[in-house]
Formats: sequence, C-alpha cells, structure tokens
Amino acid sequence: MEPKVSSSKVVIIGTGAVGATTAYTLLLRERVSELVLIDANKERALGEALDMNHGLPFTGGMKIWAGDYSDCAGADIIVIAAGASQQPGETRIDLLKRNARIFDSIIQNIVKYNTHGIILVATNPVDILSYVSLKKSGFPSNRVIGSGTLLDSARFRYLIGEAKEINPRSIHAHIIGEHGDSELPLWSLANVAGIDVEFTDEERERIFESTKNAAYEIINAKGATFYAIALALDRIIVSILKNEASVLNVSTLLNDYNGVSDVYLGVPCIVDSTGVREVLNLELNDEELEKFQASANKLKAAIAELEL
Ligand SMILES: NC(=O)C1=CN([C@@H]2O[C@H](COP(=O)(O)OP(=O)(O)OC[C@H]3O[C@@H](n4cnc5c(N)ncnc54)[C@H](O)[C@@H]3O)[C@@H](O)[C@H]2O)C=CC1
Ligand SMILES: CC(=O)C(=O)O
Repeated sequence: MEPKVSSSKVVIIGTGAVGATTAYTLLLRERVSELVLIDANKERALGEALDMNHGLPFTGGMKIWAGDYSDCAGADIIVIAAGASQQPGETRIDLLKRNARIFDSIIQNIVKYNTHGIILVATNPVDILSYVSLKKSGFPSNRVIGSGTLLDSARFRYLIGEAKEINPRSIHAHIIGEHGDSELPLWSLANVAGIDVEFTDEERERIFESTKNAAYEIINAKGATFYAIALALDRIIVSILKNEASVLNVSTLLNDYNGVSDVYLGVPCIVDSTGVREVLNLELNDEELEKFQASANKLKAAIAELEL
C-alpha cells in the first residue's frame, strides 16, 4: 500500500464537545497540515482555534483556523459533528428531525466548494445522517462515511479486555448494525489475537448491555461523550490520509448485504484514501441475521419519514 502524501487538510464542522475534542486529538497526534474549524457559533470556533494555536509551540507545525465554508475547498476530509446531542433520557433517533434539517444547509454549503473530498459524519443518528449526506451531496457512497459502530466496537473490546484481564488492543470483536439501540454483537468472531475465547452467558449479557448503554451512562454522568469518539474519528481519518486500508466498523451504504440494501449501517469495511474501498462479507447465523435485518428495518422506517 502506498502511503498518501503528507500534506493534508481536514475541516471540522461543529466545534462543540465532539468537534473540538477531535480537533485537539488531531493536533496532539500531529495528523494534518491544515485544520479548519467551522461552527454556526463563529465565536466558539474562533475561540477553539485560538486556544489550540497557542499549543502549537508544544506540538508539530500545522495551521489551524476558524473558517467558513469556502475553506472546504481542497479539503481531503470534512468531518460533521454539528447539531443537537442527546439529553439524558433521549435516544439518538430522537435527534433525527432536528439534525436532518441542519444537514440540508451543511451539505449544500460543502458541495458548493468541495466535490472531491470525503465526508465523515459523526452527528447522531449517525447512520441515517450519513444516508442523508449521501443523498444531498451526490457524492459516490465510498466518499460518504459514518463513524458507525467503530466506537461501540471499541467499548465492546474494552469491556471484554476488562473481563478477561487482557489489553483491549489484543481483543478483536465487532458490534455491527445501528450505532444505537438496535446494534448487535458478533460473539462468534470475538477473539484474543486470533485465538478463541470462552464467554459465559452472564458475561455476554453484561458486556453487551454495558456496551449498548455506554452513551446513556456517560451522558447521565457528565452530559456528553467526546473523548472516545474523537479517538475513533482520528482512527478513521488516519486510515484515509495514510491510505492504510485498515478494517474499521464504519457506517456505509449497503447493497444486498445479508439481505439488506439502501441503508447505512456499521459493518467491517476496508478504509483507505478512496474512503470505503470495500465492505467485508460477514456470515451471520440465523439470530444475528434477524437482528441485523431488524436494525436495518428500524432505520429505513425512520428514513421514510424524511423528505429526501
Ligand atoms: N457518532 C458517535 O459515535 C457520536 C456522535 N455524537 C454526536 O455528535 C453530535 C455533536 O455532539 P456534541 O459535540 O456533544 O454537541 P455540542 O452541543 O457540544 O456541539 C454541537 C455544535 O454544533 C454547532 N452547530 C449547530 N448547528 C450547526 C450548524 N448548522 N452548522 C455548524 N455548526 C452547528 C453548535 O453551535 C455546537 O457548537 C451530536 O449529534 C451527538 O449525538 C456524540 C458522541 C459520539
Ligand atoms: C453519544 C453517542 O452516540 C455515543 O457516545 O455513543
């Protein structure tokens, strides 16, 4: 695999908790040469850019500024983290109507200045808003990606690692489907460095419930989640910019995939400089297949209520 050129430009739209933490993660890890922050609240984007600029003497050289949509020109990746977030007791789908409206103008503004980059969606409900972004942008589906179940899979790996007292980096395990309440675990593929590992029914139930409910738990405790999603977005961004071809559980458009078409869901994908290069096939058992299709049907029903 050829690593991609080192000069890179990323735009982050929405510089609240998720957007600003993602920007800070890119700064700390010296990922990009140009980083543009855009927010409906211009003062907020300006403040974040200034604050991060003052850290540059302690990190590598990069240019960070608060910009406007014309700065999307030439961007490799445009991250969208703008919009309402869940309040305690709200589901991700509860945000749909509010955030779909915001996406109308955001996507229109992006495509005015950029038709070759990759749109990376984090705003919830992320799978549906990725689909909305695809329809509104006219981009090919490989260049419209949702963060999907990458974060859920990280939570799953962390919790398995905790239960088995093994570093989560050595745990391979997947959550697929909606980034939300209808997601599902693939226990048959969970392993430690390729070696099978046994789970009791109690462990399975406890680990999956904690994975699925992690966002609710964190939002009840501190109002928002942002560190782990920022690292997940950083992971996707690096896989694109460095043409890594890493396998990541991102949200992508499915076409006749385990009986599911025309909806975005989190599944293992090869991510490289073209975006989603390939969706990996999964052989699901009957129970998994039923849950995966139910997850797709739930999102399709919500999409049907939107005017796209
Ligand atoms: N995909 C995932 O795994 C995760 C997704 N999220 C989602 O990310 C989104 C952002 O969450 P937070 O940063 O916590 O919210 P926040 O409220 O801290 O920030 C949202 C920002 O969006 C800005 N904004 C609103 N409308 C805009 C527009 N039209 N154009 C540009 N900027 C606009 C606001 O001014 C604000 O700065 C939420 O939908 C949340 O549910 C959060 C965590 C994980
Ligand atoms: C908020 C959200 O989607 C999460 O932390 O999973």
